[in-house]
Amino acid sequence: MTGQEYKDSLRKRNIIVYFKGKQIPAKEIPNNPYLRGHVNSAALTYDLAFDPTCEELMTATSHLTGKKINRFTHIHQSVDDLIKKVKMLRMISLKTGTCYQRCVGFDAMNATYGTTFEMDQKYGTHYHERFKKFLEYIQNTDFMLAGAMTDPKGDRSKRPSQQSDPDLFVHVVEKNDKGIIIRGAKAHMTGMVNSHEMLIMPTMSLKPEDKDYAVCCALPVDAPGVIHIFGRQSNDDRKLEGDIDQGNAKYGVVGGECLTVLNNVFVPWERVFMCGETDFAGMLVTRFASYHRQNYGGCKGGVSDIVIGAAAAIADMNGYAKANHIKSKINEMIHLTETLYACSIACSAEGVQLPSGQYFVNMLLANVGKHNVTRYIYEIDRLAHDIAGGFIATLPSQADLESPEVGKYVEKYFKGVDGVSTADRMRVARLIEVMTGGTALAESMHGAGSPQAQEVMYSKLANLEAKKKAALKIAGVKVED
Ligand SMILES: Cc1cc2nc3c(=O)[nH]c(=O)nc-3n(C[C@H](O)[C@H](O)[C@H](O)COP(=O)(O)OP(=O)(O)OC[C@H]3O[C@@H](n4cnc5c(N)ncnc54)[C@H](O)[C@@H]3O)c2cc1C
Repeated sequence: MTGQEYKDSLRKRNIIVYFKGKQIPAKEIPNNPYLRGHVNSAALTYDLAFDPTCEELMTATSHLTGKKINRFTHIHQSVDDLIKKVKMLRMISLKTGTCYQRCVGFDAMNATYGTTFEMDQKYGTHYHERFKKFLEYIQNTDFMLAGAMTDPKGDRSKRPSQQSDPDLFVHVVEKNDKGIIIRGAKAHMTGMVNSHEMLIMPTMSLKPEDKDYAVCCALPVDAPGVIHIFGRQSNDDRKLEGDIDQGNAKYGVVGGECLTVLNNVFVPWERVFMCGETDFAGMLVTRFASYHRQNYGGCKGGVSDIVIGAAAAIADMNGYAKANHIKSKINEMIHLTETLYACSIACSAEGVQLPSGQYFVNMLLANVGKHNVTRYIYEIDRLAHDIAGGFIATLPSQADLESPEVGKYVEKYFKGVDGVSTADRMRVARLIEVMTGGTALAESMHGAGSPQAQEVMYSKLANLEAKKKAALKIAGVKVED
């Protein structure tokens, strides 16, 4: 699909979306002021696939059909595919300055592909063949798929089956000869309201008593019983006002997340890819998380490029770009950004082949990379705040700039160096404000899992015993090989 075809296809859905207590009709979603930035951003992943200069990164050849497909629907067939994914993400972020949402479904498909293969090997089930059919459908339609892992989770000290409300994790409430019925909700769903399908996965490793919660399945975002409640963002009502005030008026901030409620939703068996196999829930979660953590040095690398560019531009506009401390701070931002990118490239270059034949990232490096994101983005953004000055927090509105009464004062007193308009200086300040503010920062912390989730993984994978042995040997302490 082209971006326009994608937008048109969104209007045809019967999706139920609520925002601020009111329903947004499906046909209005691509133009709704609160949603259109996220839709524009996702639409670019479609348009760029037709751009000859981006084609190599944006497209791939389907291993199922041999057809040319959008890379966001591809199963990685080589280390080169893994590296191209990261490069593609950085390239798109450099054009949008924000999330374009399609990586979540991409990672969910790659995780489900390999896990269903290994599940079938152990249990003689037919999940993998079913999943391949679903994948072919996604590749042929070029539909956007939301990756739905995170459950609301209620009391975090309790397992799914121990919760006082059983719906706090998505679970199977009924099975019949046609399929299953599921109930619960998925939280923080990136791009869900502008997707066509969702792929549901369990949120954590499960024990046998959590059998009903071991469910992986695909369903349309407008299946009967599905309701989406779109989330608020910092300063979102500015979307009803001038484009300067929005900072990134075309593409918005972060991915546009929602709570997706699944109220006794029927899923036919051909779309069920796990049902009760608790011992494979952990594999699915780990694979998805690692593929997803691989992304962050790519997408956040590109987003940080824009923050660096904006900080450097504001320093020019304010007349202190040549100061040594400013240059040094910009260099520090570059250093941190490339460190994030390096981890994503490294975990891809160290990728391995799975029994299914697909390629998978180096989990240790992917988790270390995402852990860096939970810290370095805050540091990059802190430096951007330092460089930009206090006016990113105190600037009047575009309406004041354009006011017949006070516009002349805003124009005069918010001016920087000669030759730069106040309006342009305000635009860059607002871009820095939105890209480094509340919603954007929290995404770097929690998207793809909070820091502890990564620490648990890399502490297990780092092989501390081997390091101890190596150190003892060098120190001359006798140790067994
Ligand atoms: C912008 C954004 C987009 C997202 N997009 C998606 C998406 O598209 N798909 C998707 O599936 N998910 C998505 N997520 C969800 C994301 O993966 C979760 O936010 C993340 O896993 C953290 O879960 P939580 O938000 O429920 O926080 P919590 O789990 O409540 O974590 C908060 C803190 O509590 C700690 N904690 C939690 N449980 C325990 C425990 N049992 N014991 C000790 N400490 C604990 C955590 O380590 C953390 O420090 C998105 C999140 C954000 C912010």
